[in-house]
Amino acid sequence: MTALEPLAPSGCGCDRRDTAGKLIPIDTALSLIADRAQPVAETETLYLQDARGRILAAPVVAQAAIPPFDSAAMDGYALATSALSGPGPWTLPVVARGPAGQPAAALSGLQASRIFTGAPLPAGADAVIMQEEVRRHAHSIRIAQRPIPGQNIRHAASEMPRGAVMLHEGSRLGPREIAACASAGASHLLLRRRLRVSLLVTGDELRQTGAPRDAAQIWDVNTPMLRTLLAARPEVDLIAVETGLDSRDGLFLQIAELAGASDLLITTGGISVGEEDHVKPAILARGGRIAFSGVAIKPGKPVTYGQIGSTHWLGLPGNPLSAFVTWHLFGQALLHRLTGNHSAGPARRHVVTADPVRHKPGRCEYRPARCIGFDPQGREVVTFAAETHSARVGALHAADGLMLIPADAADLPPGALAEFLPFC
Ligand SMILES: Nc1nc2c(c(=O)[nH]1)N[C@H]1C(S)=C(S)[C@@H](COP(=O)(O)OP(=O)(O)OC[C@H]3O[C@@H](n4cnc5c(N)ncnc54)[C@H](O)[C@@H]3O)O[C@H]1N2
Ligand code: MOO
Repeated sequence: MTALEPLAPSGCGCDRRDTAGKLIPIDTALSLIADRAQPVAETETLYLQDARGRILAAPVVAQAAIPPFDSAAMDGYALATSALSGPGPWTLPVVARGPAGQPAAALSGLQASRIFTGAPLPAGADAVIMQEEVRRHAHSIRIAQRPIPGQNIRHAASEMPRGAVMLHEGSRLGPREIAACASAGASHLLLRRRLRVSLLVTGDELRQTGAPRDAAQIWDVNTPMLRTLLAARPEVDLIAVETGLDSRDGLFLQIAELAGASDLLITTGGISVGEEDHVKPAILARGGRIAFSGVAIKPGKPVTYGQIGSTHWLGLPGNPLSAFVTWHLFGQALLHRLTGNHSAGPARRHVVTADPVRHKPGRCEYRPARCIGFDPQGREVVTFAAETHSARVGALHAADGLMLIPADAADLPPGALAEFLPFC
């Protein structure tokens, strides 16, 4: 680790060295979440078409073999290769016609059946010859090349036998998983019930956009931002969105009410060290237990996690970029645990920096970054702001993900390799 002189302070002034020692590493914080958060036990059964974005509480198994019968993979003619004796060409009478969705009449000996893609293979046939490869006469076909047994046939159970597991418990049902369920013949799915989540955004200085604002007041960014992030998750039932004033007693009552109704309470603001930061005292007064408070991360250092009875509480910092980043790192991890979601999130990947990185060793930094192309080796290149400002989200929309600057990294030149966590 390189010791550097302090650089110019960033937007929130949170880079003070004397605080770094109390902070825990990100991985420790994630382990504490993983240890304490268990999936909600209750389940519900929904129709496949209503299950988008939900989490499977039981595996989905194939109701029948996939595919269920031998069928044609091409439009053409079904025949028995064993009936083609001697050298070709061969002429075969076309004795039947088999469209998809209809049972096929059996063939015997030197006979062919007109067949269409997806139609059942007639008994007695073992190959399908594409129509482009035959000469069709009125009631017969002439073929010059001997077809190979099994040619252009989709064999029954070639993808999966009946009863095989198509999707495991814990899968999140996106379009590809829904497609898999449909091909397994699943009409009803056993799902984890939706997670009841409440959002409490604190700060006397906040006003909703559209409302009158005094000189010392600012627009509330966290409410619309987090509401949108949560509303995009079908596994979440956002049961309450409230704003709270900076008073311990007021917050105590709000927290008591929201925690009583929720599996997860998310707060923003009021968790730092000033005497105006009332969220932690209110949580503790309500009998809450704090698992961690303060992570060696920038932005988002004061992020806090604990429990109030059986309700989980995630305290995000007030600064909007800090709230966004900590939601991505800790909120999503918590949501995964509580909903029993075992699906892998967006995979981290390596990218190359387009710009120099200024970084003071001490805390891991997650800096919004945008993919701008590829270098001559085909590696993805990202650009980013010179500094992270916790209060600024104006440029966040242009980012594709968060670039990780490791805690012990000093300044890095352009062209350095960095980890990148895409938003989706
Ligand atoms: N003496 C210290 N002061 C601070 C420290 C510290 O270690 N020692 N940490 C700083 C860091 S880092 C952060 S991050 C903030 C976090 O503080 P809180 O989580 O208690 O948040 P607030 O004080 O309530 O607000 C911080 C900042 O963000 C603005 N804010 C709050 N909510 C919203 C919202 N919904 N929309 C838009 N902006 C919001 C608020 O006005 C403040 O400017 O603490 C530092 N202080
Ligand atoms: O303002 Mo701070 O950077 O920890 O989120």
